[in-house]
Amino acid sequence: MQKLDRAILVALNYQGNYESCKLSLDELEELAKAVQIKTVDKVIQSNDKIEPKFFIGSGKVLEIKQMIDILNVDMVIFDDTLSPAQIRNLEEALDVQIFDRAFLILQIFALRAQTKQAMLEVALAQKLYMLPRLAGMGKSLSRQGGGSFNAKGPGETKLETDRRRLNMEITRLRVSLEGIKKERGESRKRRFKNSIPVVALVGYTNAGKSSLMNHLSNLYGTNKTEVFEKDMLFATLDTKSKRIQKDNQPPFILIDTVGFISKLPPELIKSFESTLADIASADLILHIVDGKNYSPLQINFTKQVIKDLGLEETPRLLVVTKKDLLVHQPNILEDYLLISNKTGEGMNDLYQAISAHIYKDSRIFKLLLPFDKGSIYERLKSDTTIIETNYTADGMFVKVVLTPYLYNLYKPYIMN
Ligand SMILES: Nc1nc2c(ncn2[C@@H]2O[C@H](COP(=O)(O)OP(=O)(O)OP(=O)(O)O)[C@@H](O)[C@H]2O)c(=O)[nH]1
Ligand SMILES: [Mg+2]
Repeated sequence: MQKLDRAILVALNYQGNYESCKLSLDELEELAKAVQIKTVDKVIQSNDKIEPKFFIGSGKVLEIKQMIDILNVDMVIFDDTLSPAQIRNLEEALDVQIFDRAFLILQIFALRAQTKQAMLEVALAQKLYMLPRLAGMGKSLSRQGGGSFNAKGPGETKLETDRRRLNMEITRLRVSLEGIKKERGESRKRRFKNSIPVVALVGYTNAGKSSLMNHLSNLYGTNKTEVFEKDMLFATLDTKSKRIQKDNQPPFILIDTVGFISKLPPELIKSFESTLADIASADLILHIVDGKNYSPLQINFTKQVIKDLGLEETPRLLVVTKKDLLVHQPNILEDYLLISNKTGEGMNDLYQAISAHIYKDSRIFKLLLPFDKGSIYERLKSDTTIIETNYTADGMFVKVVLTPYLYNLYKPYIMN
């Protein structure tokens, strides 16, 4: 069996919130596990300021140095983003590889990326992350697959060449991504024109977004192929969309998106902009929360990202998953729907709530369908609720409820 790298995790409590530091370190341990790193100890230093040289205090650095020798440690991982100079100073003082949370997240994304777009986005994020750190990161670069970078810490000329090469790669990646974005932009526009309502699943990683997508599409989807769901961080990296339609109800498009995690590296948010832009087309956001493992911190973080994307006006429903695993009602201080993607509990209420949003701007219309348009009548029957049908010499008079989308679809037959 391959020997796992052994790490000490370090957090600085500079905002006087020890509990949240502790939770964040637990999350960091999960991130480390995802890239085959074993956590052997965790250290929290409480200090009211960030020390410029080492990020933590120099006394703490000495303490960690001793731990490294005793515990046979390969690397130290910080829960916050370090400056290039801090990485260099820490490497020198501790003589092991130094990483930060952003670096781990980038590594996981690189492992998980499947589609061409996700791979390019992650590669771009990694290069953007490395660029300002070229001078700082010596041995720590080797784990990034930067094998061709000088592991002993580059000299000036080497540094210049590396920097130029990195810049060229960044440009190349941006150009390739532009091409893909153009294609995707087209299909988004097409969808907009049809204006089928869009419902987006948004939330912290591992909350159960993909599972919900699978559950709903199994019940009401036209395409029942399952999306990938798994108990791991960042199972989903690409937006996937599915058409969902229950009989006699208007259809909508459900989209599954990449999960969030606090302190998401800004390089990643930037690179995933086009993926996240899919959320912008949503008429309704389902904010998914893991009922088994949630914290106000996580819930607020997702809200903040939604706000940062400029989408705080988009209607939103809070949906708490994993009801089947819960003994107590979750203690969340706002309205939410509780569901289980395993047993289907609460799914009906959720569907009703989604419908209510989609039906929000509906009105009753009278349609006249000529007798030779029997197929349209059949389609109408499956798209919405028919209130009344009258047969006359001119054709069928049908009274129905139409959403704006259906209104557009059946416009030629509308009488009022
Ligand atoms: N028992 C139970 N497990 C669930 C439920 N919903 C999701 N899970 C499990 O939780 C894990 C994560 O689910 P996913 O659907 O992959 O989570 P996600 O939100 O898509 O995660 P990312 O793609 O990483 O953002 C999987 O192991 C699911 O089987 C639920 O309602 N009950
Ligand atoms: Mg997922």
